[in-house]
Amino acid sequence: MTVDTFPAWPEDVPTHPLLIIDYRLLRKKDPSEVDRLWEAATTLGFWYLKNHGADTAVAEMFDLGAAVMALPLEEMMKYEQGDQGESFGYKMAGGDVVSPSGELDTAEFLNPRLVRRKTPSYPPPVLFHMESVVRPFILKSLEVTNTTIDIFNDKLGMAKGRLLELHSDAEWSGSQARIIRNKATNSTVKVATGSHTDFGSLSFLHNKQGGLQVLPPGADLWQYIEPIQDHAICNVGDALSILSGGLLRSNVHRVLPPPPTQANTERWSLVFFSRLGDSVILRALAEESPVVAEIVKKKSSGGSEKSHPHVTAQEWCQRRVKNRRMANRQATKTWEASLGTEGVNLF
Ligand SMILES: O=C(O)CCC(=O)C(=O)O
Ligand SMILES: [Fe+2]
Repeated sequence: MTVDTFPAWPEDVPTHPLLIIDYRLLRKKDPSEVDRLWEAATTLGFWYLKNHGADTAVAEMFDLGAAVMALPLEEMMKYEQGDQGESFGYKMAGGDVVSPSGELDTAEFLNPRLVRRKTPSYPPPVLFHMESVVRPFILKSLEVTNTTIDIFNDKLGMAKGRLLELHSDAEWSGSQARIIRNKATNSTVKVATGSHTDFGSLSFLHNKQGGLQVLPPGADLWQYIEPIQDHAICNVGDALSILSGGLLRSNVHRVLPPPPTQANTERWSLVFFSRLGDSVILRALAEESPVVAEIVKKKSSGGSEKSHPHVTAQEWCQRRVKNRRMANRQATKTWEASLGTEGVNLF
């Protein structure tokens, strides 16, 4: 069963409130909305976004997801992502681990981007709807994420348009859409997608059912994010966190099955991940931002190795994807190697 209307939210589950940011005001660079965005992005790093204008494109992507995932598994496996850190194409449920002890995930992913994979390409419904469905969703998502990133650029006091240059489509990047299905289950506690931080710059997420949880800084209890109709959930990823010297927060999160009032429903979600150009080096941009320079100076110990990974955005994403793959698992070693900025005090 898919869920078309928003199911009731249980009263007795721990739920984390988020600021609601109005995208119409962000587009106008409304000063007080820009300040509220900055507050959200530098505290938990998650916020709701309303009036983003992507609703039709989102609904069409969900329909496409349903058409693709109705194909037999062996058909979808022809488009599998592989185990080398590539994340375009299909990933079956159970392809990743969710914990150091190697429990398996339950999430199926179909990750398209506009540029075709060489071989194998994408399942026929995706190719057929690439221009009419995938492209409008990606272009709309890019407009939203680029507008937001440009606001961060100005808040960091960087040269006009500099952060967007690092996200330029003049080079390849890991930016991509992800359609996610978790089959219906009686369990409300079995981890579907393990604890992680997002790899890239900004995630633009569309949830119908709950299940997404965050572990806020200093908390020891995971808390749900309640989906709200027509409100996207946005969050900062590791790349922007590292570039900003840890000022922008990439918070750890995970996915459980839908909570009790929504149990036993097939869970669908959709994300657009905005990521840096493949060759951009991950390091704090102290020479380009007086705000970051100040942070680096204050904590002159310089942070840990993880705060200055000095690897490219492409290497960062590939390492993280590859080391969550069940096929590559080596006891807890690969889990450790899959981590991002979790628990790291960047400076
Ligand atoms: O399905 C969700 O709600 C979140 C998925 C997620 O965190 C991810 O794909 O990175
Ligand atoms: Fe995520």
